Amino acid sequence: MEFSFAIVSALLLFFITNYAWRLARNVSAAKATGLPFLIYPIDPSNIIWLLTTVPLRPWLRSILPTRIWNRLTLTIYGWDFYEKRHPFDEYAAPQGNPKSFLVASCGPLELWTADPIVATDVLRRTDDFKMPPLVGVLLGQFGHNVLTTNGQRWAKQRKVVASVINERISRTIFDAAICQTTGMLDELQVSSTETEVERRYIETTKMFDMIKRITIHVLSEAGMGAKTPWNGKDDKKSESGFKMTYIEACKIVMESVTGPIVIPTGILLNWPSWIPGHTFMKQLGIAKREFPMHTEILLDQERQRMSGKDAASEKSNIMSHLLQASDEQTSELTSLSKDELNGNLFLFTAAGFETTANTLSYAIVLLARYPRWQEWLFEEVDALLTTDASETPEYSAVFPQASRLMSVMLETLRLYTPVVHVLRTNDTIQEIRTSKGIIALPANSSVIINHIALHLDPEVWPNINRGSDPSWVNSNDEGIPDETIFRPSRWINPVGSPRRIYQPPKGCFLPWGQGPRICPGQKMGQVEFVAVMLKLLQQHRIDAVPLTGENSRDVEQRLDELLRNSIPKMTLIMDGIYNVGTTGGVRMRLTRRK
Ligand code: HEM
Repeated sequence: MEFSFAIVSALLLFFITNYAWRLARNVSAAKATGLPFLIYPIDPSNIIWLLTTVPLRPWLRSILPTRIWNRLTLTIYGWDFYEKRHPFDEYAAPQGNPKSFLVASCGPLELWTADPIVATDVLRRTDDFKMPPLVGVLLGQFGHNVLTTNGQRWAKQRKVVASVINERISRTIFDAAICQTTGMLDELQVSSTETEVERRYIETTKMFDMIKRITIHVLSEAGMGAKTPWNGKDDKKSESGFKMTYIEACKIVMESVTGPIVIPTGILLNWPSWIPGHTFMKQLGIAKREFPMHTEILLDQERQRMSGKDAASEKSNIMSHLLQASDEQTSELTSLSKDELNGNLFLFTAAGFETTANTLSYAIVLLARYPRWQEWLFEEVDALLTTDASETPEYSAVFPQASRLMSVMLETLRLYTPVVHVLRTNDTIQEIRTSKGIIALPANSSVIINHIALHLDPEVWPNINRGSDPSWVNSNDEGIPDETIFRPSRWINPVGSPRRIYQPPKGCFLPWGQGPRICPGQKMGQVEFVAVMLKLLQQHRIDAVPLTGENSRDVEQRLDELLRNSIPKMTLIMDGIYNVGTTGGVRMRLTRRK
């Protein structure tokens, strides 16, 4: 008994001393940088801290005194979305640098920054500031890929990946997105009630789930050549030997990349029925087992096509280009291995799925909240397309002209960027350029580039392109800082400018990151966004349906709350808009406008 007590006491003493030593070391390192810093006697990167504090956030906020909560919140994952610029103004500015501060805790030293000069310097130096290992654990499940690697291995893959995304892929994305959105509208039309037909509107709670479905179908077609019609008949039957279709496996796997995907397949398949979540875990197990098998079949089909008589046919998907690009290289140093090929095929869908779906969903909610911007968009949509639904828009004629639709995407990404921050780590001590001079960051620190704070910088964003505003802008927003308002016209430069769309200063607008690792799917996401919105607005306006007893002001407040209560998971997501079967969803109305 005494012996066990001694062991427990010794272990406890060891942990406390170790934590105290790490804290003291970080505080001294933070002081040496000359940057503002905050001290925390805990380790915010500890997995137990992460898993317990995130769900407890609302409760902790409600019980803790504001002064304590305002400090503690900075240790809870996702604070950047809720706190916006507050910590920079409240803690960093009084210490002499309003753009960056350090968190000196018992974990790694963290540099939180909304300084465009730091962002640009760090994101440019891919060898000095690396992608952290956790990304590999979550997104490297089906093979190494461009997001999970660093150094030479990343450079090789990046070169291949960049070479396969071209204008032909953009056209495929555009056509697929138009086709899928048409399918969605047709389905809604067919399922509408008699009253709805009479009143020329359709109501649904499934709109955001349908947006997700569009995204996964488009990515599967553009990525893997797995063309899936909207009505999903092909979705339903799985090939012999499989329990799920490719799309079903894809959906489940993609929705699990935030965590459960790390659980080994064998454990998932044998998940005990008495533990909550049994059905989902089993499904995930099947999806995880079958997803690479489907990929293998699609790859074989593509290889056969490439060596067969229809090899020269105009088939444009990322898989065919990746195979081609790999085959053209003879050296291992330049071509992709089998593991890398599979890893990147998975990544293209994973990286493009929620990011694009969420951007579309936020834009729809914002347009329903601020309907006058729809009127502004209709002017452009009607100039680009007739209201004849059977007309098929042409990518090269429509996309370059769709500057207002693009400005809605950019403004949505400025306020509700799916990737709220990017994280890099440094193995060795590194000098960094900041707006207040050069600092030396100790080895094994984390640099977190805070997109939310950058996108609200009052030195950058207020009152840009006021001349492009429709006449009604500003009538309701007096006293609210312009940078916090949804005002898409800030992106439209005056007629006659060399660029139609406003180009923010370097390091200030980072929804797609920046530097050598900038998102290679940027154009794909833009093309898909424009195509889906164009088709949705071609004949319809979008509103949120009032709940019983709600007036229009109540609806606005409900939508504000929906936006405010977003949750930063792997991407930023509105709570309760997807999976309507379990959440109830948000009822939206599409009204024929002509
Ligand atoms: C609105 C849509 C999108 C947003 C907001 C977005 C955002 C981002 C961001 C912020 C990064 C940089 C991450 C970092 O530096 O740590 C990134 C990287 C990446 N994205 Fe996207 N993305 C979008 C769409 C797509 C699509 C459609 C694809 C599919 C082709 C894609 C594929 C990738 C890949 C492969 C990387 C890793 C690049 C590298 O590390 O070299 N993304 N994305």
